[in-house]
Amino acid sequence: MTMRAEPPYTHGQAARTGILWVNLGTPAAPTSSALRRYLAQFLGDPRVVELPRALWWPILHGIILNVRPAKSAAKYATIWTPEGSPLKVWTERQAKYLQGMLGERGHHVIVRWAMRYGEPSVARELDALKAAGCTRILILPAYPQYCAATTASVFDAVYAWAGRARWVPELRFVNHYHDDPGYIGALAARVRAHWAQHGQPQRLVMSFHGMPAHTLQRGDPYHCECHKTARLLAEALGIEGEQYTVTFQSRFGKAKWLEPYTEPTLVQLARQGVERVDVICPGFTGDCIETLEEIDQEARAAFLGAGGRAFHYIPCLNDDAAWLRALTDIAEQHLAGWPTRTAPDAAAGAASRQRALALGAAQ
Ligand SMILES: C=CC1=C(C)c2cc3[nH]c(cc4nc(cc5[nH]c(cc1n2)c(C)c5CCC(=O)O)C(CCC(=O)O)=C4C)c(C)c3C=C
Ligand SMILES: [Fe+2]
Ligand SMILES: [Fe+2]
Repeated sequence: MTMRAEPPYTHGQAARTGILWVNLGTPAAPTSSALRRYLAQFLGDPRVVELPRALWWPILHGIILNVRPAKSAAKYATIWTPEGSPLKVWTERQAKYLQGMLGERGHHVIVRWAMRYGEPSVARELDALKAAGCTRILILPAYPQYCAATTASVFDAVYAWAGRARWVPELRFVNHYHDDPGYIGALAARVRAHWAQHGQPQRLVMSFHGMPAHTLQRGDPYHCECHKTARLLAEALGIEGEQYTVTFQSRFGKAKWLEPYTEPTLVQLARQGVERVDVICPGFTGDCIETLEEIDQEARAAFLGAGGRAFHYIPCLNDDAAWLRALTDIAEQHLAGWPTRTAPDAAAGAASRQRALALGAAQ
């Protein structure tokens, strides 16, 4: 193994704590070439597509990366904002709020954000935290439900970075927060606020990102965690039975994925005479292509096309105040034991560094 030369922590430097808020990643632009780069990295991750490389590589590079980028780029173009991709906009904004709210609570921490695929990369942002003097880093994925394809893949990127580092900081990893009372409460408050304005639907559809069905049989807790989130949200809303349905969206390829699938379920509901549905995507902490395009555009059209009368999409948590408080609480719980309320003392650090250097010179 070759380790990079890197600026070491300096003796006596004030120890700092960092938080890395990590999301999936998004293309740099809504163009075929940007999509090809993004999808090649994303779909080339063995955590995401668990097929032997010899089998998957010819399909990915020979077919998918020739066909999908143009189609996907056209979809991204419909949701792109002047500030860029919504996923990037929300991820960055959430990190800024987290920094501010931890500061208000008296914590001296540095919060940065990264993307598992594309930029800013996990390695680049960990380098930046280290360069800022962070000797302790909390890895906080933007996924409430643990999944090997997402959460573990973020951890892989951190391990790969640490494997090349000489002086590795103390690391902590947040696994999941699918049943966190603050997260559930923020979701429930969002739904209740929508209902206060528009009345209650016949059915609340809670749509989570899908995964290949075999990952459940192989022990991935993702499916169970989605159902637990849904149950807790339903309890918080006081709904039960046929008042809500859990579905899985974004199926990729022909294999069986977690069921029931979101869009066919909505079509079936419309055909059964359900006139109004509300759809919420509790697994996504920020709106992105999967919610704004796939749900709010495609699924809406499918439901209305099948005879449904009203389709309400309830936006993701994004910069919701209750959610940002919950996220700050989650970070705070995981920082416990790290002395973040002690201001890094630059003067003491400099004095101690001088002493260490003087000692070194004397020997
Ligand atoms: C085999 C393919 C895929 C698996 C497995 C998968 C799991 C998975 N993904 C998310 C969250 C997001 N996925 C997003 C986009 C997206 N996902 C896939 C494929 C798989 N996802 C693709 C090809 C795409 C890109 C869009 C497209 O071409 O259709 C996003 C949004 C990104 C954005 O730029 O807005 C998120 C977020 C989870 C949580 C998950 C497993 C639990
Ligand atoms: Fe995905
Ligand atoms: Fe999708």
